Amino acid sequence: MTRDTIAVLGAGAWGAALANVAAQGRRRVALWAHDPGHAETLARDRENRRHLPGLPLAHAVAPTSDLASIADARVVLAVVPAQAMRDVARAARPYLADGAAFVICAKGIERDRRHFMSEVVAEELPQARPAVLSGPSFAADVCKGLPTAVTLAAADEALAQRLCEALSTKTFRLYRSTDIRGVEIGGAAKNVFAIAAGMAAGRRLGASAQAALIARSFAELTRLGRALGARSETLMGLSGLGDLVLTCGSAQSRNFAFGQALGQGAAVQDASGGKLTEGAFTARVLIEMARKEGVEMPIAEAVDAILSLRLSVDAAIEALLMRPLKAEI
Ligand SMILES: NC(=O)c1ccc[n+]([C@@H]2O[C@H](COP(=O)([O-])OP(=O)(O)OC[C@H]3O[C@@H](n4cnc5c(N)ncnc54)[C@H](O)[C@@H]3O)[C@@H](O)[C@H]2O)c1
Ligand SMILES: O=P(O)(O)OC[C@H](O)CO
Repeated sequence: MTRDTIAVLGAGAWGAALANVAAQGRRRVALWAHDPGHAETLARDRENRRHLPGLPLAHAVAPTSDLASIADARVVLAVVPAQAMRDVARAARPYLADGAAFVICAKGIERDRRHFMSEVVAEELPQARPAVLSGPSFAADVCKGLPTAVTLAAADEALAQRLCEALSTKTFRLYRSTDIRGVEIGGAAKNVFAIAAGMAAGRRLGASAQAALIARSFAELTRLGRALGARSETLMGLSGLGDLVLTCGSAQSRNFAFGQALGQGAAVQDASGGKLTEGAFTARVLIEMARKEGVEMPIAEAVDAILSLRLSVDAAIEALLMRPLKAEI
């Protein structure tokens, strides 16, 4: 499978970066954009100037807005925003080959139906073999060829191994897993916690508070993950702890930067600066899932309360600090 044809759905920062990865050693990688104008601009500029300025598309990457371009792909990388995954998967259904691997690269949970991305894909693409790719990885770092390691999970370990071989390069290293649910929970939840970490940075709470916030966020992730059947080693691995540490520790993260702007006083509707902040879509559904499982997630609850305008940043910090003292679990 290592030289199988690969297509990429979604031509934003991460789609362009993964298309460049897939282009190594391949003659053609279709990069599908839902907006024909965006596909034309990419084809003309050979660069995603909005999302990845200064980082050219590899020669083999072929931008297109024609979904039929995925028909010959044995591996399709789905790199659209989580809330768009159902529509894109449904539109891809007539074109996706039977048995093709459909690798979910979005990090989020469907808000309306409370479905994980793998559930969305199972419903919309019955002919696909779903997989999930997630872990600490900024698109710009990957495009620059900086060393990066992520997890790729598929229910069938042989498929996971073959996908790892197909997608790994010298600087982009994939570790296989069969814990799809564990990998997708980590990717979705870390975006919510990164908003909280950004707020703490924006309020200048100090490095000690940042570390405490990451550790307590990990405790919340672990509690929810276990309740939903995730494995401990997944939660402690690249797609769990690894991505949490990256995203909660860098203003390069859009979710962190969004939280930082909120912490500095920006209004919720202005704080993202027009950038995709998946955590803002995931916060509510994450806590709804947690409540259903009887799992306490005070940091995620605080993020949701702030985004829903029920609590100010300072009131949320105060409430978290005033929680009753308890055992460290
Ligand atoms: N950027 C990163 O470093 C990175 C890394 C790992 C994972 N991810 C994940 O990848 C996913 C995509 O993020 P991104 O960074 O590429 O975002 P982005 O904002 O750079 O690009 C998103 C792309 O999706 C397109 N899009 C928007 N609505 C759409 C729809 N309804 N149908 C089809 N396409 C649509 C946009 O036009 C845009 O090209 C997110 O879930 C994100 O969490 C991003
Ligand atoms: O910019 P963010 O916050 O969407 O994070 C990007 C990646 O998910 C980091 O692993």
